[in-house]
Amino acid sequence: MSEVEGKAAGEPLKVALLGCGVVGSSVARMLTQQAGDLTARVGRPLELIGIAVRRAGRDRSDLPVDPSLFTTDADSLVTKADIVIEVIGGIEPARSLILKAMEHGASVVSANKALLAEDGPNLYAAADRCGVDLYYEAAVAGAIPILRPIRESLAGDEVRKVLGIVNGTTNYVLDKMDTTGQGFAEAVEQAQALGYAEADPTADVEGFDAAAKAAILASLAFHTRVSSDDVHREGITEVTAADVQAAKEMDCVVKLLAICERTRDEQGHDLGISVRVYPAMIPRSHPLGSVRDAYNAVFVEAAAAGELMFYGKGAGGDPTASAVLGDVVAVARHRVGGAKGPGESAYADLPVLDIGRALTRYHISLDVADRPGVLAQVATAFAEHGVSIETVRQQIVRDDETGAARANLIVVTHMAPDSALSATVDALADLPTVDEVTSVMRVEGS
Ligand SMILES: NC(=O)C1=CN([C@@H]2O[C@H](COP(=O)(O)OP(=O)(O)OC[C@H]3O[C@@H](n4cnc5c(N)ncnc54)[C@H](O)[C@@H]3O)[C@@H](O)[C@H]2O)C=CC1
Ligand SMILES: N[C@@H](CC=O)C(=O)O
Ligand code: NA
Repeated sequence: MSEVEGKAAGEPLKVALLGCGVVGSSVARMLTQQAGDLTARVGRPLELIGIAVRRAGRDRSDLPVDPSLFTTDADSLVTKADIVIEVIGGIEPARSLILKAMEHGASVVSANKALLAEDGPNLYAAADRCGVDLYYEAAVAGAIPILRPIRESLAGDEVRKVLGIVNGTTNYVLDKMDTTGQGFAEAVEQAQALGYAEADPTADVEGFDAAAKAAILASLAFHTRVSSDDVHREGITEVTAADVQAAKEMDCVVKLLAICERTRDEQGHDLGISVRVYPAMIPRSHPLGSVRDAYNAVFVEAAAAGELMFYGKGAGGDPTASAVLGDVVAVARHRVGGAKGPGESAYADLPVLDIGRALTRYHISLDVADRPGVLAQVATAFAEHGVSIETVRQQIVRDDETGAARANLIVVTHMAPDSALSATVDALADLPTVDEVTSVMRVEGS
C-alpha cells in the first residue's frame, strides 16, 4: 500500500506548485480561495505545501498565501508532495523535477506544451512505471477542454481531422492587423502585457508554440507519437498588411492554423497523418473565421460524432489556471478512489507525412507584363504541375514614371498537393513575363 493510500480519509493531499508566474500565481490564488469547494469535490482537502520560485525575496503580498510557502528548493519540495503542478515552462529544470516528483510517487499536472511535445513518451513511461497520473489539459488551448475530450470522450470514435487556432498571441496580433490596421510589433507588445505571450514571444510568432500544441493534439487524436520536430511549421512574421488586405478582398481572414489530418488512399487505406502549422486565409463565414482577440478554437471531425467545435480562452493566467485545477481535481480524485487516468496510447503508429503531400489551396499574387500571351503562359505553368485554377483576377497598374502598363494577377487554386503548388510558384517566378510573385498564402476551410 502506498503512503497516500494508507492515509486516513480526510487527511489532506499535499500539493506542490512549481513556478509562480502568470499561470502559477492564478493557480495559487484559486487553490487558496476555492479550498472549501475543492475539498468537497475531491473528498479530501488539498493542502498547498510549497511554491517553488526562482528568486526568493520578491514581494508577493498580492497573493493570499502564507509567505513561508515560497521556496527556491524545488528539488526537495517535489519529494514531499502527492500532486505536483509544474508551471515553470521550458525543458529543464521542468523535466527533471517532473521525473523526480513521479519517482517519489506524485501525480503531475503540467501546462508545459514545449516539454510534452518534445519528450511526452518519456514522461508517460515514467508515470506508468511509478503508477501515477500525468495530466496536461492547460498545455493546449488554455482553458478550453480539448485534450480530455479527445483522449477520453472520443476514445470510442475515429478522429479524422483537428483544425485549430491554438495560439492566443498570434490570433490577437492577426486580429488587430485585420480590424485596426495596427502594426505587428505593437500588437505583440500588447499580447505580452496581457500575459498571453510566452516568456520569449518568438515561440508564439514563429509558430513553435502552436507546433508543440499540434504535436500533442495529433498524438492523442491519431494514437501515434508525434513530436514538435515532426510538425511542419511556419510563423506569422512574414504576414504583411498586403496579405491581410488580400484576404479581406476574398472575404477571408488570415489565421495561424494548426492542422492535423489523417490521409487515406482511394481504397481507404491509411497513408499517414499530416501535422502542420502555418498562416492561411480562411473564409470569414467559417467557424474559425470569427475567432477574435486572444481566443482559441478547435474544430474536430470524427467518423461517428461528425463535426465538433471547442471555443474559449486559450491564454492568460486565470483561464489557464482553470484547466490546471480541473486536472488537479481529476488526479486528486484518482488518489482518493485508488484509480489512475489513461496512459500513452500510441498503438496506431501512423507515419507523419511530408508537407509536400498535404492537400491545400494557394492564393498567389503576381505582377506581370500586360501583353498578349502572358495569361496563357501563367496558366500553362499551373497546368504543367497538375494544378487546377479556381479563380483569376486581374488589375491593371500603370507605372507612374514610364506610363507602362503592368498587371497584377491574383490566382486562387483548387486543392492540390503542397509540393505541386510550391513547384508552380517556383516556375511562375522563373517566367520572364513575371516581374515578381508578390505574395503566396494557403487557403483553408472551404
Ligand atoms: N501564460 C499563458 O497564457 C499560458 C501558459 N502556459 C504554459 O504555462 C507555463 C507557465 O507559463 P507562464 O506562467 O505564462 O510563464 P511565466 O514566465 O510567467 O512563469 C514561469 C515562472 O517560473 C519561474 N521559474 C523559472 N525557473 C524556475 C525554477 N527553477 N524554479 C521555480 N520557478 C522557476 C519563473 O521565474 C516564472 O515566474 C508554460 O509552460 C507555458 O507554456 C500554457 C497555457 C497558457
Ligand atoms: N503563449 C500562448 C499561451 C498559451 O498557451 C498563447 O499565446 O496562446
Ligand atoms: Na486546454
